Amino acid sequence: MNPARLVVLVSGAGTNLQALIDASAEASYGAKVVAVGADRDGIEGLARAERAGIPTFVRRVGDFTSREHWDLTLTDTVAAFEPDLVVLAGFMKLVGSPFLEKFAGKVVNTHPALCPSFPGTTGPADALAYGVKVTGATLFVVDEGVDTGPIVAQTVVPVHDDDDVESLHDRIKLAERTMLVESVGRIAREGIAVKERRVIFGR
Ligand SMILES: Nc1nc2c(c(=O)[nH]1)N[C@@H](CN(C=O)c1ccc(C(=O)N[C@@H](CCC(=O)O)C(=O)O)cc1)CN2
Ligand SMILES: NCC(=O)N[C@@H]1O[C@H](COP(=O)([O-])[O-])[C@@H](O)[C@H]1O
Repeated sequence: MNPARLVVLVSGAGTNLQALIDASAEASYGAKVVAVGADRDGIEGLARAERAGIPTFVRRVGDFTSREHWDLTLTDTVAAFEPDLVVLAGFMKLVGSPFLEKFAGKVVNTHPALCPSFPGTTGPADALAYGVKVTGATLFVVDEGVDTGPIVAQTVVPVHDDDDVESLHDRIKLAERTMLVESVGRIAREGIAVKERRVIFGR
């Protein structure tokens, strides 16, 4: 069976992307990264893709006359790579209705907190400020809300007394990478179904 085609969208360092690229070197993983897109230039995530020989593209909101036009263009650009799954891996833009309609049920996002707690762009900082003793990462099927989609997988890490945002996010990212690679591989090999809010592996 052909490997599932992954398009990965990034905005930053791309360590999660790198984990997916590394995993897909094994044919048994069942998925390969066919393109990497970003909402900004000059990021390490794009450089990682280029070093791996993976096609890249950048679509910056500021270059478009409206957010909807950006969303439509992003949708068309991703669609041209015929993805089986779109992975938002540190992608710091909300995707809109055209994108979600085109790739219905085929877009997942990894978030550095235990959803439904601490949605948005500052999950580790918000968890630290709240004083929780455990936090983690969540992989979910993206919907129209912000970090509200049906949950595929979660991983838990402790919060240490001497943590700052960076040390906590670093610990989350280690666990997050493992969760992401395992879960994306399973989605590629087994598929997923969403029943009400519950995500079940298998077609
Ligand atoms: N429709 C959805 N799109 C995305 C989701 C989602 O749940 N539904 N998850 C995000 C990732 N995310 C955090 O998990 C997130 C990213 C960005 C924003 C946001 O408000 N972004 C601003 C711009 C901020 C910037 O450019 O730095 C924006 O989109 O205008 C909130 C949450 C991936 N997309
Ligand atoms: N709201 C989205 C968000 O906070 N995403 C987070 O950004 C980091 C990206 O790291 P990476 O670029 O090294 O993969 C990851 O921890 C991801 O969960």
